[in-house]
This record gives sequence, structure tokens and C-alpha cells, in this order.
Amino acid sequence: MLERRNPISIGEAVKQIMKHQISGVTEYVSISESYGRYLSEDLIATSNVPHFDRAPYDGFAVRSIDTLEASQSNPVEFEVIDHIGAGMVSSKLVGENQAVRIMTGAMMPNGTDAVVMFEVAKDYEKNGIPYMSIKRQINKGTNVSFIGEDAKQGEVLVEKGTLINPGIQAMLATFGYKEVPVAKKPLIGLFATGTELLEVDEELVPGKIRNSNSYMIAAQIERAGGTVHYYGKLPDEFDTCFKAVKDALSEVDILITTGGVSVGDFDYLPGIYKKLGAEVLFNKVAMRPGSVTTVAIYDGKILFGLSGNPSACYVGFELFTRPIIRTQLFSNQPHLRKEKALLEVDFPKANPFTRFVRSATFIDEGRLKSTPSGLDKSNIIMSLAGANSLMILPGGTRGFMAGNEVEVLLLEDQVGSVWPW
Ligand SMILES: Nc1nc2c(c(=O)[nH]1)N[C@H]1C(S)=C(S)[C@@H](COP(=O)(O)OP(=O)(O)OC[C@H]3O[C@@H](n4cnc5c(N)ncnc54)[C@H](O)[C@@H]3O)O[C@H]1N2
Ligand code: MOO
Ligand SMILES: [Mg+2]
Repeated sequence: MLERRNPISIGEAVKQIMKHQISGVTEYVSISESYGRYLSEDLIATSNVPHFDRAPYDGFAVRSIDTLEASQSNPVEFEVIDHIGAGMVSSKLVGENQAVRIMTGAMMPNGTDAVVMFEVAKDYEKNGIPYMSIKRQINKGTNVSFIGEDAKQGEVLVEKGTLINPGIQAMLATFGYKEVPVAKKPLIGLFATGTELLEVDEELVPGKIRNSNSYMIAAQIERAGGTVHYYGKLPDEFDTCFKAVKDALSEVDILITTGGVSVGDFDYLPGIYKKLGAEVLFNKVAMRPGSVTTVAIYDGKILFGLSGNPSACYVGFELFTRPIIRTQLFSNQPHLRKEKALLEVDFPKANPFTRFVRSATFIDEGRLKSTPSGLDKSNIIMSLAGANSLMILPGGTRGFMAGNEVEVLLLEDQVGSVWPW
């Protein structure tokens, strides 16, 4: 007899899963390999940057007090007593009406408090001694890059869980991180189930299709920041599937299966969870696509039973698996970022379930707009290629029209959100 399933809300489903989140683990990698990884600790300034006052221009370091009388009609003359470039330190103490010829990046000499750019000075020699003169007053601090201007020691600069980008690479080097604490990439096991599945290099035959979900999910895992262990595809045979799933669970903390999770005669995942003695958190969610998404817990491990239908599988992963992976990457904002966008097309038909329409969201004249990236059916593959977002059309009795404001979940974004529901 057909088992009746009770759909739970999306928010409740996410909440249930997040109760079983797995903590992240730190590993150290060389700075040259840290680009694209996620910080596992807050990045704190270990020193002031710069850690000495320095010149931001090529010119002359002076005591501003000596420039007070300078004007167009009254040039003030300075004796140039030293000459330094970046990396050099002047040993001179600069006195009244003295200056040091200084290059960008060099440390301000003792006694000086301003830099006169070459462009506003006139330099010359008298009896083999270098001099310069200026015709304007320079305020204290002019053209000085002060200690701590860029970062103050002890300041938290980047939060843990952040993707390391080229700018963060520069910071890491600035603060002397030869080895960088990053989140160990979570390892996620993956099976595709279905007797109909062909390998990617097999010829098409009647009734069979190529297994596309494995490659799609593997890429989604990578995009989320994890590593995939692909175990291969399984035929719809209970014993084979049961053994394969059980064995894999001794190797990974998170196991994804795709297919075989609905109420069909060859949908064996529900029976497998039962025989394992796994706790099924839910097996129906009030959403489209992905309503059959099932999540179970076994021995502290999370089993994601994603739908076999490609679009449903894709959406199930992004809503339910991604935040688990991002939490293991130390993110405090593990969910997809939610923004408001203007709908580009009509969806006149109401749907009792909340829909996640694969869509292309773009900026037009300063506003986010969103349009479906293909057919809105759960068995569709082609709409996924152009999807950079999931447009949320809340379930209910009304349809939606072009120009309505809708919420979109951004798939390629790195910021994420704390809780989008
Ligand atoms: N009587 C009912 N039938 C169905 C229901 C229902 O509630 N009552 N739910 C429908 C919904 S919604 C979905 S979604 C699908 C989910 O099916 P399963 O998760 O059990 O997946 P399968 O039956 O194994 O396959 C469904 C579909 O997807 C294709 N598929 C499977 N794996 C792959 C793969 N790796 N790559 C590409 N395509 C794949 C498969 O060939 C099927 O066409 O159930 C509905 N039925
Ligand atoms: O789970 Mo099905 O995707 O609602 O299409
Ligand atoms: Mg099925």
C-alpha cells in the first residue's frame, strides 16, 4: 500500500538538518596553496600596517614648522642632508631648514613630519651641496602614510569561513602567514542510482539515459567547497544498493544518493534507511522541485536522498546540503544569499507549493531582475546551465506577474546568509 508522506515546510526541513551539522576541522596549507580555500580562523592583524611612518610620494621629507613663512614671493630654502629609497633608513636627525631626499615607501627620517613632492620643489646645488626650496606652506602630516593607517594591530580583518581571494592572499603575506589555517574540505560520498543510467561514454539505447546527476552534483559539491568521493552508479536492486550505502557510510560523514527516493516500486532508498535503522528527518518537503528530498541520520552521519529528477536534485542540494558543507567550512552564513529582484515574466498559475525557479538574475539600470533560465519542470536539465539563481515563488493561491518583486537565492555568491527563511 502506498505510504502517505507528510510534507514539512522548507524552513523546518533546513532547521532539522542544521541540528546535525558537523564541525569543521582545521588544516594548514602553504600560502601559495591557500587561494580558493576557506579561512578556519579569523584573520587578525599581527602588527600595524605600515609599522613605521613612511613617504607615499617621491620628494623631500621636511619639518613642517620650517615651511610656515614660505610663499610665492618668499621661497624657503632647505639643505638636503641625506638621500634614501624604500628599505633604507636615514641615520640623520633632521634639524631646522634641513630636508632628506626620500622615495616612496621609505621610512620618515627622525624629526620630519611632512613630505614635499618633487613637483612642488625646486632642487639645485650650491658649492656641491644639494638644496631645495619651496614656495608654499606644508601642514604637519602632509603626504605621510602613518603607522597603522592600513591596519591596526589586533584588529579582526576577515572572519573565519571567508573564501580566500587575491586580496586576502595579500593580507596573509603581509602578516607573515607562511602556513594558513584553512578548513579541511569536507569529503562527500556520492552514488547515482537507476537501472536506466548509462555511463557518459555509452551509446544511447531505448529506455536508457546517460547519468548526468553525478557530474552535476560533483560540481555542486566543489562549488560549495567540498570534495567528492564518487562511488559510481548502482542499479535499482535492493541488496546491491543496501550494501553499497552501508559500506560507504564507514568512509564518509555525508553521503548523497540521487534517485530512488520516491514511492515507485524500484525506489529503494526509503527501505534502505529503514533496514539501516537510520532516523529519517523528513521525506517530503512543501516545495517544487525537490519535494521528495529525504534526509536521514545514521550513526552521526547525514544521508541526503536527493531526487533523481535533475532539477529537483539540483535544488535539493543547494537548499539542504550546501549549508552543511559551508558550516564545515566555518561559515556563519552558510545558506544561499537572498535578495529581492523584479520578475521579468508572468507566472499566472498559482501553485500550492513554494517553487524554486531556476533563473538568470542580472542587473539592469541598477536593479536586480530575474527571468527563468528554461522550462520550470523537475525533470529538466537544460534550464540549469543558465541558472545563477533560484527564484522563490511562494506557494499559495495567487500567481505572479512581470514587475512583481520576488526573492532570489544567488547560487554563485560567496557572502551567503545567516538564515534565509
Ligand atoms: N506516484 C508518485 N510518483 C512520483 C512522485 C509522487 O509523489 N508520487 N513524485 C515525483 C517527483 S516530484 C519526483 S521529483 C520524482 C522523484 O523520483 P526519484 O527520486 O524516486 O528518482 P527516480 O525514480 O530514480 O528517477 C526519477 C527521474 O530522474 C531520472 N534520473 C534518475 N537518476 C538520474 C541521473 N543520475 N541522471 C539523470 N537523470 C536521472 C530518472 O531516469 C527518472 O526519469 O518522482 C516522481 N514520481
Ligand atoms: O520532488 Mo519533485 O521535484 O517535486 O519535482
Ligand atoms: Mg522514483
